[in-house]
Amino acid sequence: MSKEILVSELSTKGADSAPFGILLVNLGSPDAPTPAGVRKYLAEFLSDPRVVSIPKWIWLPILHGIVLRTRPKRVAHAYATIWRNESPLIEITRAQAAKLRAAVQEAFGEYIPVEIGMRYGNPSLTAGLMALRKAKVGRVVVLPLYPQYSVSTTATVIDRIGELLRQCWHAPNLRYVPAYYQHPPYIQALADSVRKHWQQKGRAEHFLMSFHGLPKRHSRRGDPYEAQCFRTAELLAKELALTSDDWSMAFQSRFGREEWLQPYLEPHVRQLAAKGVKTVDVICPGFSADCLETLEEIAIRTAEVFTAAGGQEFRYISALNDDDRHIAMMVQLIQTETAGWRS
Ligand SMILES: C=CC1=C(C)c2cc3[nH]c(cc4nc(cc5[nH]c(cc1n2)c(C)c5CCC(=O)O)C(CCC(=O)O)=C4C)c(C)c3C=C
Ligand SMILES: [Fe+2]
Ligand SMILES: [Fe+2]
Repeated sequence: MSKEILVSELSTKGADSAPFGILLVNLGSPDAPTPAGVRKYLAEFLSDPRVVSIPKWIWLPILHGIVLRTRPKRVAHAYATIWRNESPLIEITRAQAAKLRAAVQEAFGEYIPVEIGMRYGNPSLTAGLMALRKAKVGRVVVLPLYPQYSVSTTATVIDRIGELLRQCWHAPNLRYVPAYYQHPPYIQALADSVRKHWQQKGRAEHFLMSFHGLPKRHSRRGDPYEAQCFRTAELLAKELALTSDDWSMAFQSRFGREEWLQPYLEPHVRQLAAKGVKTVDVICPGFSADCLETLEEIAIRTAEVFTAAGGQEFRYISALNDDDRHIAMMVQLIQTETAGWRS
């Protein structure tokens, strides 16, 4: 599906039959849990200067000469341990879209098209926008499913959509739902899922919140992600009435050699075990859908780190995925963002 088709069709056939369409966006996954599938995905993802922000003439030889020769085999193996019919991230995003379709129809009293688009890989942002074009919407509300804003996630979605529409003679009217890291329904949905977990399994000795990391350099340059993660963590701890001894937060998934946001997850978990903590409940509030980074890195690998260091139970609390409260929160964000579009 070429960019040109998207551009010309969106330009000329924007007649409104629905008031607007919704594009749910997430990061994306490889098409297959194989070294070739992962190599293709990582080549696209890691060539994005919003993700790896060192000069291209330094980075591209490292990416093609080392990273894409060594990493795909190991990462394909990790994906294979969690793969379903497709990547969990894609499967869950489809489920979120299906439930959101029903929920917005109920909330707005009419059919509103909902499509998904992944920043890297498939189904692509182009495919999502094309599907909305077919539904003949001239207005699109984009919901990047990242609770905390980061240049390497939210901003690159905006970049890419701008790039796709650059040659449009009559671009659709676009709105972007802003980061919702402190939105009360988001915090309450997280708190509810924790309470449900406690009801079913009892309460662990320690409550840990793990967020995806970022180079510290990005934070120093002004990326608000770190501050927004801390705010989410504080609000969730407050909502759960935890004292400062009951909980902690850490950053996972460090990539490359430069300094990333701290505390790093693995040493943090070893320290907890060394202090005598035997049971931990862990949640990843920065992930709106379960994915490699939660199902494999947290629930499998970090759990092994904890038990190898003397801990007994490391219990992962699922992402909000297609939970009803999560979908209701999305409807509310969309209602706020599209207020002026509805008469
Ligand atoms: C939730 C927010 C995310 C931020 C912030 C983020 C920053 C970031 N990520 C990398 C490098 C990699 N991330 C990878 C996987 C991955 N990352 C996120 C989310 C954020 N990334 C998700 C949801 C996923 C999982 C995708 C899936 O298919 O399930 C990977 C790929 C896996 C691997 O090779 O380890 C890389 C690489 C950087 C460099 C970065 C900030 C600059
Ligand atoms: Fe990542
Ligand atoms: Fe990772």
